[in-house]
Amino acid sequence: MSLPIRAFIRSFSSGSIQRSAIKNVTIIGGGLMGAGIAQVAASTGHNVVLVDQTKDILKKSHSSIEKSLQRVVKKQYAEDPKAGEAFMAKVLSQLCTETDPAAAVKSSDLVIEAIVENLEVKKKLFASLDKAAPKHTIFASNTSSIPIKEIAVATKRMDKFGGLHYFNPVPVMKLLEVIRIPETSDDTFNKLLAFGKAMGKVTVNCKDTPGFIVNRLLVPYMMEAVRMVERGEATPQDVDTAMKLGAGYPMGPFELTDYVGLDTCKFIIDGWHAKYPNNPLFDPSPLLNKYVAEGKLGNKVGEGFYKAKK
Ligand SMILES: CCCCCCCC(=O)CC(=O)SCCNC(=O)CCNC(=O)[C@H](O)C(C)(C)COP(=O)(O)OP(=O)(O)OC[C@H]1O[C@@H](n2cnc3c(N)ncnc32)[C@H](O)[C@@H]1OP(=O)(O)O
Ligand SMILES: NC(=O)C1=CN([C@@H]2O[C@H](COP(=O)(O)OP(=O)(O)OC[C@H]3O[C@@H](n4cnc5c(N)ncnc54)[C@H](O)[C@@H]3O)[C@@H](O)[C@H]2O)C=CC1
Repeated sequence: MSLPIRAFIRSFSSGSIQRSAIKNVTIIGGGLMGAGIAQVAASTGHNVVLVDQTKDILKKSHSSIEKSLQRVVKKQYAEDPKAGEAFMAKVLSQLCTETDPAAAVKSSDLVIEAIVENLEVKKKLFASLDKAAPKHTIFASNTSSIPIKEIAVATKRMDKFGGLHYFNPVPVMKLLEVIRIPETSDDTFNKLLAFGKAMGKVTVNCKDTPGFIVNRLLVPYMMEAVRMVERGEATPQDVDTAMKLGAGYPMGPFELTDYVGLDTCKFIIDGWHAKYPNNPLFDPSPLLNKYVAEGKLGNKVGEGFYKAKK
């Protein structure tokens, strides 16, 4: 059952959110998604280790988690700021950071990978985690577009492998796609579903098909918006206004591309184009490529199709 964010935090504080067998969670990648996943996992009573490549990156992840938590707490505890402070301190005490993935998975029940959208990099990571993690540890990838099985083959625990695909911003978006490959055991899949529910998410079961459910529809839509601008048919501003006011979307496709990250969008579309070269829905975009080459990666760097609001 879906919960608005306030009710969700309240239900966690009062202990009414469903518990799962998974208590210790390692999240690899402390960017946009990893930081959000870490925040919500810690907010729902899990012990979280967040891993990234350097201490500096992890400092930024920690500060973005604190900012997001402050937003949540400010509203949830408007009438009881002391309780809000206590909640925030408890959440932060359940979250630690680490730069060594092997050390971070030593007592982990579940590893969620949220690193760069690149198959070879993800496989290399999982192959090394497979050697370092205990036998019972479940592995999951938050990939947007790479088949889960292509990543899982890097390990010898395909029965304990699945996909957990979160949505940005993780503290707000209620959906979690839970993906199984043919090798995923029922026990693993049920544990992943229960974990998603314990995080307060509404889960949908997905097969390991390109883009699962949401991105199979969202990616062609966003790319067609970019192509519309390339053809000179409309400006990004007009497309965004049209889709917000005419279709009721909270963000237009260009605002959303900036929010997701243009580099991530490019990784996705390039990957699908290489795999399905004859599908025009997955054609790469010269405009997107140009922005990425110029370093305009979206809100995370301050500029994409738009300049980010301060
Ligand atoms: C071409 C390739 C494409 C590939 C795509 C791949 C990506 C993926 O694999 C999958 C994805 O994630 S796709 C992206 C999915 N996300 C969306 O569609 C977000 C759309 N935007 C929104 O929902 C709202 O603008 C949003 C919720 C973001 C902001 O809402 P508002 O505009 O109304 O702004 P606010 O009033 O500031 O926020 C509303 C409530 O949410 C709280 N909030 C927002 N951001 C937060 C954050 N980061 N942390 C904590 N709380 C946050 C905000 O405080 C407010 O709360 P309430 O006052 O209680 O409602
Ligand atoms: N941006 C979005 O809206 C969404 C992205 N995703 C997926 O989540 C994953 C991460 O995406 P974002 O968080 O947006 O990317 P991001 O670029 O914000 O963060 C990626 C992080 O991973 C770290 N990293 C890279 N290689 C690493 C390694 N070997 N070990 C440890 N850390 C490493 C980077 O330093 C960076 O901090 C991708 O697979 C993406 O497709 C899924 C849902 C939504």
